[in-house]
Amino acid sequence: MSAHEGLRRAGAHELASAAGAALSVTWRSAPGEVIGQVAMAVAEAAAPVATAWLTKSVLDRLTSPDGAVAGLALGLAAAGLAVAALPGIGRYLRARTSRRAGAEAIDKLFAEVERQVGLRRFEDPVFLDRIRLAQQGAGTTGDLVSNICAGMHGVLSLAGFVGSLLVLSPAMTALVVLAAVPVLVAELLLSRGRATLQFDTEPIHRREFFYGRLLTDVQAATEIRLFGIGAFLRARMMAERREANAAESRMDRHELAAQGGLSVLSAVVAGAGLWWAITAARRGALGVGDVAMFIAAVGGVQAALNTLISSAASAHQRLLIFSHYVAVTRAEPDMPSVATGTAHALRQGIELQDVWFRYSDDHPWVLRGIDLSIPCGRSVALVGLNGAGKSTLIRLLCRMYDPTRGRILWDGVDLRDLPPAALRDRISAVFQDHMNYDMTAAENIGLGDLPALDDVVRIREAALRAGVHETLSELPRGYDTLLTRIFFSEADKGDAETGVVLSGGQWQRLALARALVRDGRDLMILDEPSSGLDPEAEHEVHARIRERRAGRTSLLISHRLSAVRDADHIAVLHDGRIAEQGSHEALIEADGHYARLFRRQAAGYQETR
Ligand SMILES: Nc1ncnc2c1ncn2[C@@H]1O[C@H](COP(=O)(O)OP(=O)(O)OP(=O)(O)O)[C@@H](O)[C@H]1O
Repeated sequence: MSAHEGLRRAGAHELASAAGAALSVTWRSAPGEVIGQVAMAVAEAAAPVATAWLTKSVLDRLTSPDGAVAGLALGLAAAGLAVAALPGIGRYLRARTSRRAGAEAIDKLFAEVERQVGLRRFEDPVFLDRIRLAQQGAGTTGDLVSNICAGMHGVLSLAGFVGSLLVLSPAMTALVVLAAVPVLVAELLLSRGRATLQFDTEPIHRREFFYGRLLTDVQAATEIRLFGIGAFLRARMMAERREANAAESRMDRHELAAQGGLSVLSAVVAGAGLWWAITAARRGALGVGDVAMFIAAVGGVQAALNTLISSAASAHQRLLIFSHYVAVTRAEPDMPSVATGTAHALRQGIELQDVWFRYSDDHPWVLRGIDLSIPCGRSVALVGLNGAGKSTLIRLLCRMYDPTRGRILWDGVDLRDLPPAALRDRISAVFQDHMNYDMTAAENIGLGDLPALDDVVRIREAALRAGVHETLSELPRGYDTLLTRIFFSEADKGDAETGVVLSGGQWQRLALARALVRDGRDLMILDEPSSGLDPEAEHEVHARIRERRAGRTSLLISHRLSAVRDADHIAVLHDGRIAEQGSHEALIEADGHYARLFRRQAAGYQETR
C-alpha cells in the first residue's frame, strides 16, 4: 500500500477520533445550540407519531355512535403546528451551530499549521491536499451534531412507528425493518466511495485551480498574451477538469444504480404492506382507523429509516473528510524544536561546522561540508553562481530546515537547542523571493516588527533608509494607501485613492524597509536586496546598507560584486562547498573564481562601445 493509499483510508479508530474531535469543538463553541438541537430532534420525532395516533383515534371515533372528537381535533391541530414549526427552528439552530463550530475549527486548524517549524510540510503535496480537505472538514464541523440529531430523530420516530406497526402486524414490521439493511450497507459504501473520490481528485482540482488562477493572474497576463499561451493553458485546465468530471460521473452512476435498486425495494415492501392491510380490512380483521394507522406507520418507518440511513451515511462521509482535519491538527512538527528558553544576544558569532544539506533523500546534495564563520559585528558576503546554494544556506540559518549533517552554532549553541521563534526574533532579513502584502504601505513596513505596526515614526524612518519614503508620501493616501486593487468594491473601483500598484523595484525597497524596521536585531540577512533596482537606486541602497552594516553582524548575498567588495569577509560558494574566502583584496590576489567573476563584471561595465 502506497503512502498516499494509506492516507486516504481512514479506519474505525480514525473515524472515532475524528468524531470525538468534531463533537468536542462543537460543544465548546455552541453548547446552547447543541442542547436545542437535541430537544428539537425529540420533539420532531414525537410529533408525527402523535399525529398518526390522533388521526387513528379520530377515525375510530367517527365510526362509533358516541364519538366526541373535539379534544382529539385540538390535539391534532397542536401536533400539526409542531410539525410545521419545528423544522424552521431546527434549521436556525443547525446554522448557528455550524457557523460557530466552523469558525473555531478553522482558527484551530490554521494555528496548528502555523505550529510547523520549518518549510518541509509546505513542500509536501499530500500534506497540502490534506490541508485543503481539512479546511472543508473544519467548515462543516458542527454539522456532525446535526447528523447525530437527525439520526436520533430517525431512531425515535422509528421506535414510535415500529411500536405502532407491531401492534398491527409483527410480520410486516420485520419485513419493513429488514428491507432497510441493504439500504444502510449501500449508503455506507457509497459515502466511503464519495470521500475517497474527494481525496483522489484533490490533486486534479489543485492543478485545475493552478491553471485557472494563472489565467486570471495580473502578473501572468502579460506573458500569456505575448506568447499566446492562453488557449494552451485553458486546454490543460480543461483536461484536468474532464479527468475529475469523469471520475465524479462514474461515482454518480454507481450511486444512481444503487439508489434506483433500493427505491424499487422500498416501493415493493410498501405495496405489499398496503395490499395486506386492504385485504385484512375487507375480511373485517382491521378497522378504517387501523388501515390509516398502518399506512402512516409503513410510510413513517420508511421515512425514519431513510433519515437514519442518510444521516449515518452523511456523518460517515463527514468523518472521513474530518479525519484529514484531525491528521493535520495532530501532525508531528516537521522538525524537533525546544519550546522554552531564549536566544541571547549574539556576542561571539555564528559558526557553520561541516554543514551538509539536501532537500530530501531523493535530491542531490546542495551543501557539502560548509565551514563558515560569521563573527559578531562583522559583515560577511556570500557569492556564487545560480543554484550554488546561497539562499539554501540562509534558510538553514533561519532554521527553516535543519542541516542533514553538521551543525550551526549561535555563540556556541546549536540552533536546534534554541526555540525557533526566539532565534528568528534575533534575525532580520530581506529575502530574494520577498512577499508583497496586499495591505497598506505602512502595514507592509510595520509587519517587519509587529509592535511597530502603528508606530508612524519608526515606519517613516525605515522607509527613509530604504529610499522609498518619497514614493510612499506621494501616494493618494500616503502611507495609508492600499497597495493592491483586490479589496475594492464595485462602488469605489474607479477611485485611484483606494489602492495603487507599485513597481517591482518599489516593492523591493518596501521589503528592505520591512527588514530595516527590525533593525535592532543581531543578524541582518540581505539576499539580493537590490536586484530589481535601477543603477542609481542600487548605488544609493547599497551605500545606505553599508552604513547600517558597519559594526553590525550581517550576511549579504549579491551577484553585483561591486556591492560586496567592501564586506569584511567574502565567501565563494561553488558546487556546495566554500571554494575560497577572504577579503576582496585577498581574493583578487588569489586570482580564483571570485577574481575571474569580478573582472568579467568590471569589464562589462567598462565597455563603452
Ligand atoms: N525547496 C527546494 N526543494 C528542492 N530543491 C531545491 C529547493 N530550493 C532550492 N533547491 C535546489 O537547491 C539548489 C540551490 O538553490 P538555491 O536557491 O539555494 O541557490 P542560490 O545559490 O540561492 O541560487 P540563485 O543565485 O539563483 O538565487 C538548486 O539546485 C535548487 O534547484
